[in-house]
Amino acid sequence: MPAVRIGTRASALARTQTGHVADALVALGCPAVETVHVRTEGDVSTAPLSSLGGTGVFVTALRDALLDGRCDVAVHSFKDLPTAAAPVLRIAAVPVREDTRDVLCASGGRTLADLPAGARVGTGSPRRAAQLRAARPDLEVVDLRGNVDTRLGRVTSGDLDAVVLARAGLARLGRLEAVTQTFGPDLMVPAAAQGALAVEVRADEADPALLAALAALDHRTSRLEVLAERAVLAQLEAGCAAPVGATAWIDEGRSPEGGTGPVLHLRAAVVAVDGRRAVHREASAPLPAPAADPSAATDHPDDAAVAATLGAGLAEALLDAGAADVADLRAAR
Ligand SMILES: NCc1[nH]cc(CCC(=O)O)c1CC(=O)O
Repeated sequence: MPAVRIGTRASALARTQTGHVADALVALGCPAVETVHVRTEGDVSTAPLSSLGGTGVFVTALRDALLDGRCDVAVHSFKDLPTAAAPVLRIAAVPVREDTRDVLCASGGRTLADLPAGARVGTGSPRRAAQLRAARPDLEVVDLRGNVDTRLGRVTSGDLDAVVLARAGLARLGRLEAVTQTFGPDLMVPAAAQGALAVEVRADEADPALLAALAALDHRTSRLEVLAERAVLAQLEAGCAAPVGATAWIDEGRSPEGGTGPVLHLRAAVVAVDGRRAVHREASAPLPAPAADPSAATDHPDDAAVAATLGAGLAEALLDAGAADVADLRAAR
Protein backbone atom coordinates (compact mmCIF):
# COMPACT_ATOMS: atom_id res chain seq x y z
CA MET A 1 0.00 0.00 0.00
CA PRO A 2 1.49 3.43 -0.97
CA ALA A 3 2.27 5.92 1.79
CA VAL A 4 -0.23 8.68 2.50
CA ARG A 5 1.44 11.98 1.53
CA ILE A 6 0.56 14.88 3.78
CA GLY A 7 1.24 18.39 2.48
CA THR A 8 2.44 21.21 4.69
CA ARG A 9 3.60 24.78 4.48
CA ALA A 10 7.17 25.38 5.58
CA SER A 11 6.55 27.54 8.67
CA ALA A 12 7.30 26.09 12.09
CA LEU A 13 3.63 26.35 13.05
CA ALA A 14 2.44 24.59 9.88
CA ARG A 15 5.04 21.84 10.25
CA THR A 16 4.11 21.30 13.90
CA GLN A 17 0.41 21.09 13.07
CA THR A 18 1.03 18.72 10.18
CA GLY A 19 3.31 16.60 12.34
CA HIS A 20 0.54 16.17 14.93
CA VAL A 21 -1.93 15.10 12.26
CA ALA A 22 0.60 12.73 10.65
CA ASP A 23 1.30 11.09 14.03
CA ALA A 24 -2.43 10.79 14.72
CA LEU A 25 -3.11 9.18 11.33
CA VAL A 26 -0.39 6.59 11.98
CA ALA A 27 -1.75 5.93 15.48
CA LEU A 28 -5.23 5.50 13.95
CA GLY A 29 -4.07 2.87 11.49
CA CYS A 30 -2.56 4.52 8.41
CA PRO A 31 0.36 2.22 7.59
CA ALA A 32 2.74 4.92 6.31
CA VAL A 33 2.61 8.72 6.20
CA GLU A 34 5.18 10.98 4.56
CA THR A 35 5.38 14.78 4.58
CA VAL A 36 5.52 16.90 1.41
CA HIS A 37 6.63 20.55 1.71
CA VAL A 38 4.62 23.08 -0.29
CA ARG A 39 5.56 26.74 -0.64
CA THR A 40 2.68 29.20 -0.62
CA GLU A 41 2.53 32.78 -1.85
CA GLY A 42 1.96 33.85 1.74
CA ASP A 43 5.25 32.26 2.82
CA VAL A 44 7.36 33.24 -0.19
CA SER A 45 6.39 36.90 -0.42
CA THR A 46 7.71 39.41 2.08
CA ALA A 47 5.21 42.03 0.87
CA PRO A 48 2.60 43.21 3.38
CA LEU A 49 -0.39 40.86 3.46
CA SER A 50 -2.48 43.83 2.34
CA SER A 51 -0.84 43.73 -1.10
CA LEU A 52 -1.19 40.00 -1.68
CA GLY A 53 -4.86 40.33 -2.48
CA GLY A 54 -7.87 38.34 -1.52
CA THR A 55 -8.53 35.37 0.64
CA GLY A 56 -6.51 32.27 1.04
CA VAL A 57 -2.93 33.28 0.19
CA PHE A 58 -1.72 30.58 2.58
CA VAL A 59 -4.18 28.04 1.32
CA THR A 60 -4.21 28.01 -2.47
CA ALA A 61 -0.81 26.41 -3.04
CA LEU A 62 -1.58 23.63 -0.59
CA ARG A 63 -4.92 22.96 -2.29
CA ASP A 64 -3.21 22.97 -5.70
CA ALA A 65 -0.80 20.30 -4.44
CA LEU A 66 -3.78 18.21 -3.32
CA LEU A 67 -5.58 18.67 -6.65
CA ASP A 68 -2.42 17.87 -8.65
CA GLY A 69 -1.92 14.67 -6.67
CA ARG A 70 1.40 15.82 -5.15
CA CYS A 71 -0.14 15.06 -1.75
CA ASP A 72 -3.22 13.22 -0.47
CA VAL A 73 -3.94 15.21 2.68
CA ALA A 74 -3.60 18.93 3.41
CA VAL A 75 -3.58 20.37 6.93
CA HIS A 76 -4.79 23.96 7.21
CA SER A 77 -5.28 26.36 10.08
CA PHE A 78 -9.06 26.38 9.76
CA LYS A 79 -9.34 30.11 10.35
CA ASP A 80 -7.26 30.75 7.22
CA LEU A 81 -9.81 28.96 4.97
CA PRO A 82 -12.31 31.06 3.02
CA THR A 83 -15.91 30.18 3.91
CA ALA A 84 -16.76 29.16 0.32
CA ALA A 85 -16.37 25.41 -0.14
CA ALA A 86 -13.54 24.30 -2.43
CA PRO A 87 -14.86 22.28 -5.38
CA VAL A 88 -13.64 18.67 -5.56
CA LEU A 89 -12.14 18.85 -2.07
CA ARG A 90 -13.61 17.80 1.26
CA ILE A 91 -12.76 18.60 4.89
CA ALA A 92 -12.58 15.05 6.18
CA ALA A 93 -11.62 15.80 9.78
CA VAL A 94 -11.60 18.61 12.33
CA PRO A 95 -9.37 17.32 15.14
CA VAL A 96 -9.92 18.37 18.77
CA ARG A 97 -9.26 22.06 18.73
CA GLU A 98 -6.81 24.01 20.84
CA ASP A 99 -7.69 27.00 23.00
CA THR A 100 -9.64 29.50 20.87
CA ARG A 101 -8.55 32.70 22.61
CA ASP A 102 -6.26 35.56 21.71
CA VAL A 103 -3.40 36.47 24.01
CA LEU A 104 -1.19 39.44 24.78
CA CYS A 105 2.56 38.90 24.84
CA ALA A 106 3.97 42.04 26.44
CA SER A 107 7.35 43.03 27.79
CA GLY A 108 7.77 43.14 31.55
CA GLY A 109 4.89 40.70 32.12
CA ARG A 110 2.33 43.44 31.47
CA THR A 111 -1.38 43.01 30.87
CA LEU A 112 -3.37 45.30 28.59
CA ALA A 113 -4.38 47.43 31.59
CA ASP A 114 -0.70 47.80 32.63
CA LEU A 115 0.50 49.12 29.29
CA PRO A 116 1.39 52.83 29.41
CA ALA A 117 -0.53 55.34 27.28
CA GLY A 118 0.78 55.32 23.71
CA ALA A 119 2.29 51.85 24.03
CA ARG A 120 3.02 50.20 20.67
CA VAL A 121 1.10 46.95 20.17
CA GLY A 122 1.60 44.86 17.04
CA THR A 123 -1.03 42.93 15.11
CA GLY A 124 -1.78 42.42 11.44
CA SER A 125 -5.39 41.53 12.11
CA PRO A 126 -8.10 44.20 11.68
CA ARG A 127 -10.27 42.19 14.10
CA ARG A 128 -7.61 42.34 16.83
CA ALA A 129 -6.72 45.98 16.05
CA ALA A 130 -10.37 47.06 16.31
CA GLN A 131 -10.90 45.30 19.63
CA LEU A 132 -7.59 46.58 21.03
CA ARG A 133 -8.63 50.15 20.15
CA ALA A 134 -12.07 49.60 21.68
CA ALA A 135 -10.44 48.55 24.97
CA ARG A 136 -7.54 51.03 24.91
CA PRO A 137 -8.06 53.93 22.48
CA ASP A 138 -4.76 55.44 23.61
CA LEU A 139 -2.58 52.62 22.27
CA GLU A 140 -0.66 52.79 19.02
CA VAL A 141 -1.59 49.70 17.01
CA VAL A 142 1.26 48.74 14.68
CA ASP A 143 0.75 46.55 11.59
CA LEU A 144 2.66 43.32 11.87
CA ARG A 145 3.14 40.09 10.02
CA GLY A 146 5.58 37.25 9.81
CA ASN A 147 5.80 33.98 11.65
CA VAL A 148 5.24 33.63 15.37
CA ASP A 149 8.95 33.85 16.23
CA THR A 150 9.38 37.02 14.18
CA ARG A 151 6.41 38.62 15.94
CA LEU A 152 7.59 37.70 19.42
CA GLY A 153 11.04 38.96 18.44
CA ARG A 154 9.66 42.47 17.93
CA VAL A 155 8.81 42.53 21.65
CA THR A 156 12.10 41.02 22.81
CA SER A 157 14.01 43.57 20.71
CA GLY A 158 12.08 46.41 22.36
CA ASP A 159 10.68 47.61 19.04
CA LEU A 160 7.12 46.91 20.28
CA ASP A 161 5.65 46.86 23.78
CA ALA A 162 3.41 43.90 23.00
CA VAL A 163 1.91 41.72 20.27
CA VAL A 164 -1.43 39.92 20.11
CA LEU A 165 -1.41 36.30 18.90
CA ALA A 166 -3.56 33.20 18.96
CA ARG A 167 -2.98 31.16 22.11
CA ALA A 168 -3.30 28.01 19.99
CA GLY A 169 -0.29 28.80 17.83
CA LEU A 170 1.89 29.49 20.87
CA ALA A 171 0.68 26.30 22.54
CA ARG A 172 1.55 24.21 19.49
CA LEU A 173 5.00 25.79 19.29
CA GLY A 174 5.68 25.38 23.01
CA ARG A 175 5.89 29.15 23.48
CA LEU A 176 3.17 29.73 26.07
CA GLU A 177 5.75 31.23 28.44
CA ALA A 178 5.55 34.39 26.29
CA VAL A 179 1.87 34.94 27.18
CA THR A 180 1.19 37.73 29.68
CA GLN A 181 -2.62 37.83 29.38
CA THR A 182 -5.29 35.62 27.85
CA PHE A 183 -8.23 37.64 26.57
CA GLY A 184 -11.76 36.59 27.46
CA PRO A 185 -14.49 37.24 24.90
CA ASP A 186 -15.59 40.46 26.65
CA LEU A 187 -12.22 41.95 25.76
CA MET A 188 -11.61 40.19 22.44
CA VAL A 189 -13.91 37.84 20.54
CA PRO A 190 -11.67 35.31 18.74
CA ALA A 191 -11.66 34.72 15.00
CA ALA A 192 -14.04 32.11 13.64
CA ALA A 193 -12.32 28.70 13.71
CA GLN A 194 -9.31 29.98 15.67
CA GLY A 195 -7.39 27.09 17.21
CA ALA A 196 -8.91 24.51 14.86
CA LEU A 197 -7.30 22.54 12.06
CA ALA A 198 -9.01 21.46 8.84
CA VAL A 199 -7.77 18.19 7.36
CA GLU A 200 -8.64 18.23 3.68
CA VAL A 201 -8.62 15.48 1.05
CA ARG A 202 -9.79 15.12 -2.56
CA ALA A 203 -13.54 14.47 -2.52
CA ASP A 204 -13.00 11.15 -4.34
CA GLU A 205 -10.30 9.89 -1.94
CA ALA A 206 -10.89 6.14 -1.59
CA ASP A 207 -8.02 4.73 0.52
CA PRO A 208 -9.99 2.84 3.18
CA ALA A 209 -7.22 3.03 5.82
CA LEU A 210 -6.92 6.80 5.33
CA LEU A 211 -10.69 7.37 5.40
CA ALA A 212 -11.09 5.30 8.57
CA ALA A 213 -8.24 7.17 10.28
CA LEU A 214 -9.70 10.55 9.28
CA ALA A 215 -13.15 9.60 10.56
CA ALA A 216 -11.59 8.63 13.89
CA LEU A 217 -9.57 11.88 14.03
CA ASP A 218 -12.70 14.02 13.57
CA HIS A 219 -14.02 15.62 16.77
CA ARG A 220 -17.76 16.33 16.69
CA THR A 221 -17.71 19.18 19.22
CA SER A 222 -14.90 21.04 17.47
CA ARG A 223 -16.48 20.53 14.06
CA LEU A 224 -19.85 21.90 15.18
CA GLU A 225 -18.34 24.90 16.96
CA VAL A 226 -16.36 25.85 13.88
CA LEU A 227 -19.37 25.30 11.64
CA ALA A 228 -21.46 27.73 13.70
CA GLU A 229 -18.66 30.33 13.77
CA ARG A 230 -18.05 30.15 10.04
CA ALA A 231 -21.79 30.34 9.33
CA VAL A 232 -21.69 33.82 10.90
CA LEU A 233 -18.96 34.93 8.48
CA ALA A 234 -20.71 33.34 5.51
CA GLN A 235 -24.06 34.97 6.29
CA LEU A 236 -22.37 38.36 6.80
CA GLU A 237 -20.52 37.76 3.50
CA ALA A 238 -17.52 38.89 5.52
CA GLY A 239 -14.21 39.37 3.73
CA CYS A 240 -11.02 37.96 5.21
CA ALA A 241 -10.08 41.36 6.63
CA ALA A 242 -13.47 42.22 8.11
CA PRO A 243 -13.25 43.09 11.82
CA VAL A 244 -15.52 40.23 12.85
CA GLY A 245 -15.10 37.78 15.72
CA ALA A 246 -17.16 34.63 16.31
CA THR A 247 -16.70 32.04 19.00
CA ALA A 248 -18.81 29.00 19.86
CA TRP A 249 -18.66 26.52 22.69
CA ILE A 250 -20.66 23.45 23.53
CA ASP A 251 -21.91 22.91 27.04
CA GLU A 252 -22.35 19.14 27.30
CA GLY A 253 -24.35 19.36 30.50
CA ARG A 254 -27.76 20.66 31.36
CA SER A 255 -29.17 23.65 29.54
CA PRO A 256 -30.31 26.65 31.66
CA GLU A 257 -33.90 25.75 30.74
CA GLY A 258 -33.48 22.44 32.54
CA GLY A 259 -33.01 20.29 29.47
CA THR A 260 -30.51 17.49 29.61
CA GLY A 261 -28.80 17.59 26.23
CA PRO A 262 -25.75 19.49 24.97
CA VAL A 263 -26.21 23.18 24.13
CA LEU A 264 -24.32 25.09 21.45
CA HIS A 265 -23.50 28.67 22.47
CA LEU A 266 -22.32 31.31 20.03
CA ARG A 267 -21.06 34.87 20.46
CA ALA A 268 -20.08 37.22 17.67
CA ALA A 269 -18.97 40.82 17.31
CA VAL A 270 -18.45 43.36 14.56
CA VAL A 271 -16.17 46.19 15.70
CA ALA A 272 -15.32 49.45 13.96
CA VAL A 273 -11.62 49.52 13.06
CA ASP A 274 -11.22 52.71 15.09
CA GLY A 275 -12.76 50.86 18.05
CA ARG A 276 -15.44 53.49 18.61
CA ARG A 277 -18.46 51.35 17.84
CA ALA A 278 -19.20 47.66 18.19
CA VAL A 279 -22.11 45.26 17.95
CA HIS A 280 -22.03 42.11 20.08
CA ARG A 281 -24.68 39.37 19.98
CA GLU A 282 -25.04 35.94 21.62
CA ALA A 283 -27.36 33.01 20.95
CA SER A 284 -27.62 29.35 21.80
CA ALA A 285 -29.44 26.25 20.62
CA PRO A 286 -29.91 22.75 22.01
CA LEU A 287 -28.14 20.07 20.00
CA PRO A 288 -29.58 16.64 19.37
CA ALA A 289 -27.80 14.39 21.88
CA PRO A 290 -25.39 11.96 20.21
CA ALA A 291 -27.66 8.97 19.74
CA ALA A 292 -26.73 5.70 21.43
CA ASP A 293 -28.72 4.06 18.67
CA PRO A 294 -28.17 6.23 15.58
CA SER A 295 -31.25 4.80 13.89
CA ALA A 296 -33.35 6.28 16.71
CA ALA A 297 -32.14 9.81 16.01
CA THR A 298 -34.22 10.44 12.93
CA ASP A 299 -36.65 12.72 14.77
CA HIS A 300 -33.85 15.20 15.54
CA PRO A 301 -32.73 17.84 13.12
CA ASP A 302 -29.21 17.17 11.95
CA ASP A 303 -26.68 18.70 14.39
CA ALA A 304 -24.80 20.37 11.53
CA ALA A 305 -28.01 22.07 10.45
CA VAL A 306 -28.55 23.36 14.00
CA ALA A 307 -25.04 24.87 14.04
CA ALA A 308 -25.38 26.44 10.60
CA THR A 309 -28.80 27.89 11.42
CA LEU A 310 -27.57 29.32 14.74
CA GLY A 311 -24.64 31.04 13.00
CA ALA A 312 -26.75 32.45 10.17
CA GLY A 313 -29.35 33.69 12.62
CA LEU A 314 -26.74 35.41 14.77
CA ALA A 315 -25.35 37.14 11.66
CA GLU A 316 -28.84 38.41 10.86
CA ALA A 317 -29.13 39.74 14.42
CA LEU A 318 -25.80 41.57 13.98
CA LEU A 319 -27.01 43.05 10.68
CA ASP A 320 -30.32 44.09 12.26
CA ALA A 321 -28.29 45.89 14.92
CA GLY A 322 -26.42 47.88 12.27
CA ALA A 323 -23.24 45.79 11.82
CA ALA A 324 -22.90 46.85 8.17
CA ASP A 325 -22.71 50.51 9.26
CA VAL A 326 -20.20 49.79 12.01
CA ALA A 327 -17.56 48.24 9.76
CA ASP A 328 -16.79 47.39 6.15
CA LEU A 329 -17.83 43.75 6.14
CA ARG A 330 -16.50 43.17 2.61
CA ALA A 331 -12.99 44.25 3.55
CA ALA A 332 -10.50 41.87 1.92
CA ARG A 333 -7.44 44.06 2.54
N1 LIG B 1 -3.34 33.95 10.33
C1 LIG B 1 -2.18 33.20 10.72
C2 LIG B 1 -2.52 32.15 11.71
N2 LIG B 1 -3.32 31.13 11.36
C3 LIG B 1 -3.52 30.33 12.46
C4 LIG B 1 -2.80 30.89 13.52
C5 LIG B 1 -2.75 30.39 14.90
C6 LIG B 1 -3.29 29.02 15.16
C7 LIG B 1 -4.79 28.92 15.07
O1 LIG B 1 -5.54 29.91 15.20
O2 LIG B 1 -5.24 27.79 14.86
C8 LIG B 1 -2.15 32.03 13.06
C9 LIG B 1 -1.26 32.91 13.84
C10 LIG B 1 -2.00 33.81 14.81
O3 LIG B 1 -3.14 34.21 14.53
O4 LIG B 1 -1.44 34.15 15.85
